[in-house]
Amino acid sequence: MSAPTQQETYSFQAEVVQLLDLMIHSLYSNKEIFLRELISNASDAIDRLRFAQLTEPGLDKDETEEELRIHVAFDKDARTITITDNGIGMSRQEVMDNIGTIAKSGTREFFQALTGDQRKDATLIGQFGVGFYSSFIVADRVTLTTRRAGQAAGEGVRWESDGRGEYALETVERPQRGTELVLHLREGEDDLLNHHRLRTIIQKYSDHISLPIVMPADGEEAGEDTVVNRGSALWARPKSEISDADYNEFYKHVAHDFTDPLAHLHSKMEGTYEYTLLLFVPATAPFDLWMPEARHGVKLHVQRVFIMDDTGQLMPNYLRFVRGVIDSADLPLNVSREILQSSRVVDNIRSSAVKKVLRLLKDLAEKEPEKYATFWREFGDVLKEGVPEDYSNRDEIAKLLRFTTTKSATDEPDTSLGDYVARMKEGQDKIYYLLAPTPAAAKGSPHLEIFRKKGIEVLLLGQAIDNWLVTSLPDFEGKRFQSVAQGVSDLGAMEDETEKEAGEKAGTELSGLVERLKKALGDKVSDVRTTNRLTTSPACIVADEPDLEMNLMRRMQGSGMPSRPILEINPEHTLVRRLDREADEQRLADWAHVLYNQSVLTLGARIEDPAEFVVRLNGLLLTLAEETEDTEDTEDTDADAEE
Ligand SMILES: Nc1ncnc2c1ncn2[C@@H]1O[C@H](COP(=O)(O)OP(=O)(O)OP(=O)(O)O)[C@@H](O)[C@H]1O
Repeated sequence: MSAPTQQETYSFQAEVVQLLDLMIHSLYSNKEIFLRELISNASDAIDRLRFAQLTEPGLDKDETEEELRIHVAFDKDARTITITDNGIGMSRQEVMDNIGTIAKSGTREFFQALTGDQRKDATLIGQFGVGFYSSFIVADRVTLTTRRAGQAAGEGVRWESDGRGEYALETVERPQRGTELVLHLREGEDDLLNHHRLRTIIQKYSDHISLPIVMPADGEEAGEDTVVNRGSALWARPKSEISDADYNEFYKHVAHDFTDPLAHLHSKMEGTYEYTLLLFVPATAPFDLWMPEARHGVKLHVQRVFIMDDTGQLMPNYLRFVRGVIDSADLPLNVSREILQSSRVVDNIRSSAVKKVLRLLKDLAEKEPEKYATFWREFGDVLKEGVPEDYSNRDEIAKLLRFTTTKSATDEPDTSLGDYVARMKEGQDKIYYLLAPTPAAAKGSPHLEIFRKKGIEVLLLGQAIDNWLVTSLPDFEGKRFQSVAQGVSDLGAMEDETEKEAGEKAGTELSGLVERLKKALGDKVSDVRTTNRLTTSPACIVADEPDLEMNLMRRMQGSGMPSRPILEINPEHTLVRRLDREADEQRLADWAHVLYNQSVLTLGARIEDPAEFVVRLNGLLLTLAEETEDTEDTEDTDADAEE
């Protein structure tokens, strides 16, 4: 047993001070949520104790008989509210690591995202999670006393702070395990020192907590405790008894979110395996969605006992945004991660849960398109990962994809593959797409010219994942995907005979020019050819047919070219016709490089030698200027002569 130590003072991490200040101001109008947050922490602590007791049966044995519960009391004279749990508690080190520090992924991004606008920031803070710190919304001093389960009574810890930058820490005697939090209320918060008020707040926000929340009987502090919530696991209750508000509050508890979810599914499965799913689709993406260590959001329970957070066994990576609970009746209570990885029960649950989530998204898309648009904005790029990742559900996922196309009114992805196929032109048998690093590069791309002219819709793909998406989705409803910037332009039945003949004729006519351009460009291109894909531009670059990798990632960073670029020229273009008549090989070479580099730029890629490009371009402009001057001089002379 260690003796009580002297009080030591520590500083909060700088971000905590900033967060506290922001939180107190932004969340004050919603101050009662402090109780929800603290009860949620207490409930998590009890869940963790239960699990620890499964793996360490001797843990705090003498207390295991005692009912696990959360206790909420107030003292009118002392002006305090006290929340006590008999959960796992914290060691001294855990207190230092958890309270007074923010050790979350996404912290930097969170602070960067703050705008100074109180309403917007309140939502961000909510998303980030306020947890313990919300106590300072109503309290100007907080005393936390705790003892970790399994540690001796003398290893209790007392933490105290006024939330202004420092906290005091000392080791104290604490016979009972778990955590007690005393909130010393700020001036003007006395309305909270009221049994009815606290009870109402608990019932509003924490009724779904599966543990009993008890309060001393009204009016007499020492009287008998009464349970003020329902105290049964929400997911185990019949659906008919659960309101939308109950679901929403439960979601906020499991997801540590502030905003209501977009949709939920609640389903009890009975058959070979027995399990319950209560899963939610959030309305906003968490900060760590794109971080390698991104949290998965489903909690595994076995017969209502919390076992562990999912690390990828229950939900695949591409559904990592789903939050909620899966409760199995078939797994052993002492199930380990290793058992989970090779469990038939888990495989079965996972596969049915994935199907149900995809079905939920499909329903949302069909019945509530506005909500689905929100979902897509927040999580669309994550869902796309499912196409290459989940072969067995690929077709279902493909139906959920949304794209911006040449027919979209805005840059918002509003078109499904089903919509695209339904709008296909007569004779069209492919789904055309263009990969471009930005919407502006996509819209201005020369590759779209013929498609615009013929009114054929093209998907505009601009995310890094899209490259991967179209190469792993060979077709949709039997229609193959075809890049508009790859291979020989082939509009199949949509091209009439006259156009085909004109194309062939142009190819023959310009074969000399094509050879001269090839020679001038050397190994910069793998080929030069005439095309019918252009209407207004003189030239463009396309990738060779087998060159599937038009590396969009690299083009987004301003580099990245097809590995075997082909220069295509527009036989109808005045510049091209003029070039065909160019006798000076040096000037032709300058034109060849200028056309080539222009085409590289319209791809959204970077040109190799910008200085040389500028010299060649200026040289050509100068020649043109001189030619114009000469013509003007001649005209002047002619005019003089006439006079
Ligand atoms: N009553 C408690 N008993 C034991 N540990 C606790 C308790 N309250 C908080 N903690 C510990 O402190 C950590 C930080 O708590 P805090 O409420 O700040 O954040 P959180 O619960 O992890 O997430 P969020 O901020 O999203 O609520 C918790 O993860 C937990 O480890």
